[in-house]
Amino acid sequence: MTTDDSVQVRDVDHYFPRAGDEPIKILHGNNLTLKRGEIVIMVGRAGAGKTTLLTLIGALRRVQHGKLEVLGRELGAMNNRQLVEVRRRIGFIFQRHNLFESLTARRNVALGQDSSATGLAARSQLDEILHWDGTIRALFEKRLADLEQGHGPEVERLRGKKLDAKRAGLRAFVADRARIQGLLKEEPFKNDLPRSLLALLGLHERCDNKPNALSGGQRQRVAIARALVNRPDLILADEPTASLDEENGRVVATILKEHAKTNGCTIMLVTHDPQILDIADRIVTMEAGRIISDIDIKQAIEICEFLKQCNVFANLTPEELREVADKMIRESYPAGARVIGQGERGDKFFLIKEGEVEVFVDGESPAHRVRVLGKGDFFGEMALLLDQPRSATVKAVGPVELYALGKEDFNAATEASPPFKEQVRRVYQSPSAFG
Ligand SMILES: Nc1ncnc2c1ncn2[C@@H]1O[C@H](COP(=O)(O)OP(=O)(O)OP(=O)(O)O)[C@@H](O)[C@H]1O
Repeated sequence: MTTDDSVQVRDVDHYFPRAGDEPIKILHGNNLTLKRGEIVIMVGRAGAGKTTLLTLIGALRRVQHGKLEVLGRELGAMNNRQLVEVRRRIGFIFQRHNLFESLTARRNVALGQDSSATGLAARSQLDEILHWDGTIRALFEKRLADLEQGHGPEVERLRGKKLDAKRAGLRAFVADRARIQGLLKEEPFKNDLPRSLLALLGLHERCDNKPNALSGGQRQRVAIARALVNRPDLILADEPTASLDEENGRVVATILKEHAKTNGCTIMLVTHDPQILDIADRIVTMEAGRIISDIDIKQAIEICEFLKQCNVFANLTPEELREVADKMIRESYPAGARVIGQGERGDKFFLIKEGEVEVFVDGESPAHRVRVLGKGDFFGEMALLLDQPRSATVKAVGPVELYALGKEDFNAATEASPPFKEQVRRVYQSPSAFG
């Protein structure tokens, strides 16, 4: 675990007891690292094990097998008091909100407040809240301007009456946010962190209500305010936008993203809400108790951009491109290293992320160098496609970062898209193809 890591899950299994039977294994050898400030979204079918993994990371369950380090502490070796200390640094937003029914919304939020927080820290957090509010307003004003001017993705999605209703709804929402901004700037709100957080989440009129007088979505927002009030280092959220309408879902997504950015807070959330996916740095998929994919979004977008420029991939739909990108794995080579050797069996296709490689045919002296490839270029497809030995040797000029796609995944992509295969064959005829 480096100082940049907030969470490290190593070979974690988990069992649940069964009456009169052997315990049942729910999690199987999971590995995951969350870096500081990262937003990781976990998706997967019901019963895949997402909540179990989340509660293990949150020190709400005992680690049975494997190793779990959270915020620099190894959970397996801790006593209950130490586990409580770790939990204090975590903000939890869980589906069963765990609010105290006898306390008002404001008091529920205040409970999450660290009593050692100084007035100065609280004031700087109030400034942060004003900053988040500015970000939220800018986002909604832009959406409204797009709708009024008749462009943007929402206009394409909605037609006629639906579009008119959306415009009217959004106008009212933006006007309400202006009111919230006014409240946030008032003195009473300035000195009261829980109240300000609730106002930011659109609950300014609900601060003094007890949970039983709140809707599911309002209770959810109280739980979110409570998770944020102590400026946690890690937030664990299970369906944080599940009972919220689209607008409030976006407010919550924006606040979480801003919190990660301003405080370096790591956020791991389980969601089925597609509109929240765009705040993720990574998307982790679980299936039957196992993490089956872990995708770095920035990297996937970069790979798609590269793939689009390769002739051989030009025919794939964005969805097919994304599927290919998701399967590519990063590899690093030092200066002078041989990436592939002429005559060897081909097992991978490569895209160059950073650096340059030299291509040699029938020898490795300068006289045999036929080409230098750089960022965004690709090689290695011919041997895979034709099931023949490598036709060239490729060596790193300086340190090189590559994205590699295994033979099976490459073949699956070519099988799935006949025109793509055709193109590969055509490119194969051209002198620019190597490997
Ligand atoms: N306390 C428990 N005792 C026994 N089995 C449990 C317990 N909690 C969860 N399970 C089982 O473990 C499996 C994983 O459950 P988990 O809640 O982690 O899944 P999930 O991916 O979060 O699902 P969902 O999306 O429905 O919340 C399920 O088969 C569930 O029935």
